Amino acid sequence: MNEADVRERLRAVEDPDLGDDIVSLGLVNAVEVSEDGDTVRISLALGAPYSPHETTIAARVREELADEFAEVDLSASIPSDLGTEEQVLPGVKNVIAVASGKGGVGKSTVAVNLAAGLSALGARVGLFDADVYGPNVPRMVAADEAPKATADETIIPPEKYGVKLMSMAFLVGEDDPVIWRGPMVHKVLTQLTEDVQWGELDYMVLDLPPGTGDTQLTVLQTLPLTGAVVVTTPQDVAVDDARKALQMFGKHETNVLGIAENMAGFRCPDCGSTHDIFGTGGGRALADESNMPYLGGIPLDPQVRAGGDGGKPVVLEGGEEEGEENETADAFRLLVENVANNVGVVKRRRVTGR
Ligand SMILES: Nc1ncnc2c1ncn2[C@@H]1O[C@H](COP(=O)(O)OP(=O)(O)OP(=O)(O)O)[C@@H](O)[C@H]1O
Repeated sequence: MNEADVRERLRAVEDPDLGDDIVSLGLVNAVEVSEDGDTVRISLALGAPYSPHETTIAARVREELADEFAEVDLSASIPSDLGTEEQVLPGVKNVIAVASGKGGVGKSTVAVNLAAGLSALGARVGLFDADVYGPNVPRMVAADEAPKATADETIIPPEKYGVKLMSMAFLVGEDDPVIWRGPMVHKVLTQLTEDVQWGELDYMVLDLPPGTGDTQLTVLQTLPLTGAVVVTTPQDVAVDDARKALQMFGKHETNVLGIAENMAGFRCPDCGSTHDIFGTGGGRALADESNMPYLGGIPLDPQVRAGGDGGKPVVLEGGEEEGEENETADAFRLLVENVANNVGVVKRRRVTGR
C-alpha cells in the first residue's frame, strides 16, 4: 500500500463533528510509508489531546490500516500561523477560559473540576487562577505547597491532582483585598504566564474573575485563548449576565466552547428527589438562543461544596475505577468531555475553514 492508497483508505474515517471524512476536510497532514512497507507514519491535524472525539478519529485511522501495516505511527499537530518566538505560551496547546457574568455561580468550581477532569483523562494540565479579586483555587484544591523560585527567577508551579497550579493567591494572600487596575493586571498576568515554568501542557484552564470589566478584557488581550466556557445558574439574573459575557467574547472574536449550567436542581440527600431551587433550563435556553453548544448541567449538591472546601474535586469521585455511582461526578465528567470535544472542533475548524 503506497501513500496515495493510504489516503484513499482514510476517506472511510468520518469526523464526528464536522460532517465529512478526514481526507476531504484536509485533516491528514502527511503520510509516509517505510521502504519495507511495514510501517506507516501519519500526521493528523488534531488539536485536543485526549478528547473523546479525537481519540475516536485516531482509533478509526488505526483500525482502517491495521490489516495493511505492522505498525501505524500517529502524531498530531495543528499548523500555527505564528513562529515559536511570537507565541505567548509556546508550550501550551490550548488555553480555556472559564468565565461568568455574575459572581458566585460556581465558576471556580467548574474551572477546578475541568482541570482535574482533563488531567484524569490523561492530559497534561495547568490551572491558572486569574481571578485577581477573589483567588480561591489554592484553597479549593488544598494546595499545601507554595511555588518555588529558581536561580534564574522563574517560578515552578506546585502540582495537585496532576495539575500545575498558579494563582494570584500565592502572591498576595487569599484574604488581602486587591484593587488593581488594567495595566497592573496586565503586568502581573504577563509575569504569571511568562515567568512560570509551565512546561508542555495540553490544556491550561484559566479561572477568570466574574463579570465583563477591565480585567477580563486585559486577559482576552494578553493571552491566546482557544475558547471560553461560560458558567451560569438557571436564574434569570445569572443568565442575563452570562449573555453579557457572551457578547464580550463575541466582540473580541473569542470562541465560546459552550455554556454550563451550575446548580441545576438540588439533589436532596434525605428524600432522594430533585428540587429546582434556582429554576431550571436557563443555561440550555441561553445556549439555544445564542446558537452556542450546551455543555451540561451540574446539580446543586453538598458534595460539590465539600469537595471545594476539602480539596478533592468531585470529578475525581466515583466512576469506573472506584466502582461507585456518583451522578454529580458523572455530570462533571460529561462536561469535561464536551469541553475537550469542542476544543477539538475549534482547532480542526481552523485547519478546514469549515
Ligand atoms: N453545584 C454546586 N453544588 C453545591 N455547591 C456549589 C456548587 N457549585 C459551587 N458551589 C459552592 O458555591 C460557592 C461559590 O462557588 P465558586 O467559588 O466556584 O463560585 P465563583 O463563581 O467562582 O465565585 P466568584 O464570583 O467568587 O469567583 C463555593 O462555596 C462552592 O463550593
